[in-house]
Amino acid sequence: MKETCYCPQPRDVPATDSQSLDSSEREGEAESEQSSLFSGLLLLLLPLGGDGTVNGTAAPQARTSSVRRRALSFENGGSPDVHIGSSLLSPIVASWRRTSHLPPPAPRIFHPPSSCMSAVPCFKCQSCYHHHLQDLCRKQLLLIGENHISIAMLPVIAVHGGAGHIPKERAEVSCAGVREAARGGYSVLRAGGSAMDAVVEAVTMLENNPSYNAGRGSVLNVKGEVEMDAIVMDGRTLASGAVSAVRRVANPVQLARMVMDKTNHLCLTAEGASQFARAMGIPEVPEESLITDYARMRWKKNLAPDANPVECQMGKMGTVGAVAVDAEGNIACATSTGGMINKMEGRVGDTPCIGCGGYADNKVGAVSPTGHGEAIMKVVLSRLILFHMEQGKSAEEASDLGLAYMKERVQGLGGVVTVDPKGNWAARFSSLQMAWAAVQNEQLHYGLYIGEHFTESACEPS
Ligand SMILES: NC(=O)C[C@H](N)C(=O)O
Repeated sequence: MKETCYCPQPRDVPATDSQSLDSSEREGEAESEQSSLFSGLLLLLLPLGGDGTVNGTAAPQARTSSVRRRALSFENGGSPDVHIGSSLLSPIVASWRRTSHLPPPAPRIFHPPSSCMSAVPCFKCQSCYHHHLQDLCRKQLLLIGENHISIAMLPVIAVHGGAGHIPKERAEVSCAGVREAARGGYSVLRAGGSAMDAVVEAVTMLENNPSYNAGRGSVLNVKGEVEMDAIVMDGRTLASGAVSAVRRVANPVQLARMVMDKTNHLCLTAEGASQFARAMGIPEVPEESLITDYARMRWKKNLAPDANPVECQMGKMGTVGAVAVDAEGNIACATSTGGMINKMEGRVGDTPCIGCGGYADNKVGAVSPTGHGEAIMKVVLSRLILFHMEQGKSAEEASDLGLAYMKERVQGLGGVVTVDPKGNWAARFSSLQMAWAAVQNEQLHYGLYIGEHFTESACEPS
């Protein structure tokens, strides 16, 4: 599949950049050149966190891919014109040009849609000189005169493809799918889409991918049928929508969103959910189209009298989910699953239950979990993690605390992706593996095993 790329061409010297501008931008640049008083070149030594970490997780420097020099500009000479060139190990060089006493114009994205850099107004104080710049995952606040420049953490998306033990032969596809979905969701965010649009896009991509236990690829119930659960939640309004034990829809996450958008209810189940899908014009798909040979093989295997479906599931789970914060600071989550292998007909797991299979609140953050649904429900895992964040824990600490509690209290294993309103994110799991990926500041992060964290440019299709 062709991936959208927002990479700019490398831009080393701002003054020579005019060839890459469109005509209106060239005019603006020319005016700006005429009226400008170049007030100095400021060298900023910006350490990448004293401990060399990114998001609190050890960054695999060796695997970090090429870093581009990037530039960002504003619409006329009265606004700051900031150029950043950086690498993970080298200092940031920023040239700062202020050319008039006029109030600053609204910042805009420079070079859309080809720029990897963007600027958004300060979301605390829309009228001040603060501008949030996107670059590699740096959180430092740069102070330049009375102008504050902070490195934006938004937008961000993190996705998972299920916690468990992924067999070697499936590891590569599992990782590729979450990377692609994270990029897909991030493209929505980069184009100005909402966090809700982004998580639904990412989860839809994973539902359409037969490598996961959601949509096509769902595990089968004891009768060999597909019954799926999904949830979405909007952190701005706390609106939520879910479907449980729904059959013959390709994308339960989209149906869950319709429950949120078009009904006064939070969850529709089984035949009622199917009727609602029909009323909404969602085409019914043949059940066979959702069933893979792999799912059928595992179903048959677990019909054996000595089989242990829960243990088997712990071996190869593949529920999918996503959390995101958009450029406006709105947060959303989405989760979708086929449930547990050989579950009883009508079994409803954690996924469609608010607070268990997901929760999003602009004031705290969002979580999308995966794991043994009954265990997740017993500890209300998503809300438990957000509770820890309300108590001052970071996304990562809170995720670890929630997962550790679930393991200790009810012997449940699982994993989560978590974000906070500032864009700090975590992908944590107590199972052996969890395929996860996140995109922030044009960097794609991903991993599968505990402690694994690779980084590459989000603009480079893998
Ligand atoms: N794979 C999973 O994460 C299973 C899902 N949590 C459920 O119990 O329905």
